[in-house]
Amino acid sequence: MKTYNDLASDGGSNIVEQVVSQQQKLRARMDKIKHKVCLMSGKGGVGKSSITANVAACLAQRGHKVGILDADLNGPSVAKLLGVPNDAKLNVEDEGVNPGEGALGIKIMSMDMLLPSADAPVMWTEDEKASAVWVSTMESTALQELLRDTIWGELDYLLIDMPPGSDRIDNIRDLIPELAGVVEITIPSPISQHIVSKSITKNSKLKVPIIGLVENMATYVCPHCNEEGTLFEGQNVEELAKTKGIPFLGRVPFDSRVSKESGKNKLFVTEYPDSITGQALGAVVDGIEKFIQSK
Ligand SMILES: Nc1ncnc2c1ncn2[C@@H]1O[C@H](COP(=O)(O)OP(=O)(O)OP(=O)(O)O)[C@@H](O)[C@H]1O
Repeated sequence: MKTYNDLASDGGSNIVEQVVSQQQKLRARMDKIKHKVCLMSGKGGVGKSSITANVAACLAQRGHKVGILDADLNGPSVAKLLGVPNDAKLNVEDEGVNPGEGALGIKIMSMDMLLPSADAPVMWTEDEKASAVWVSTMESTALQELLRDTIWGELDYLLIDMPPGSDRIDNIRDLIPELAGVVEITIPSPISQHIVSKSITKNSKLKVPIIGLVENMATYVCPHCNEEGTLFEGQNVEELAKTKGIPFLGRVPFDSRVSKESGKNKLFVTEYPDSITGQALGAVVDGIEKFIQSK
């Protein structure tokens, strides 16, 4: 197959130079970031963004420089979770766009910060006849631009909060071939495990390293007496990790304060690090760091 470089002439649009220059820019940006980690799940609503925000805060508290790319382009929430308002003034320079700064100095780039108002949806086009293929191409391009044009600077970790589903990982793998790995998240319910199992299989087929599986909302913890009870009936998630031959990163209980504590200066893990759920989140971060150090 021919590449752009093989084309004898491109009609004077300098497309070859443009593509090469954009690839070099992305590489230069990514080379300054030591570890890139995706947090994903085939299933929606299992706590990807909440876990991403709290893992980021925990890493930052351990002295790491951390950034988050909100790759959930159509349902962005991580900026809000870390206290970056949707009207945060993004400083644009020749070199690119400065990311927002959230709790604990975590750098954030999210579609939410590019929308005209807090309740504005992401609309890729006003053309109601636009094909799904075209919209998907727009999304891929936007993802590339958010990665490439954000002035991330030197980071220890870039966490990528993925959208529900398993399709965007193909994009990320092309853009960041040096990806350290993915953290898969499920809740105990059989339907969630069924879908996440497919996501794990896909990543294995694509040879995307899997850091491990997190069981979120594993139990319910009473904030008053710390008693743990069942929240979702389902099979043992640790068993799923074993069957798939991937590490199990732990069980994170449901704690109603997780949704309450988010904002510019506080997150659940910073406020309640010693709670059962806080310690479980810390253990997930231990697992991620152990995986990274073993590479
Ligand atoms: N361990 C937990 N304890 C209590 N609440 C939680 C926990 N994890 C997530 N939640 C809550 O569950 C809801 C869904 O979480 P979140 O938005 O993080 O999921 P998501 O997987 O990112 O969703 P989406 O698929 O829409 O991107 C939120 O209200 C969040 O506060």
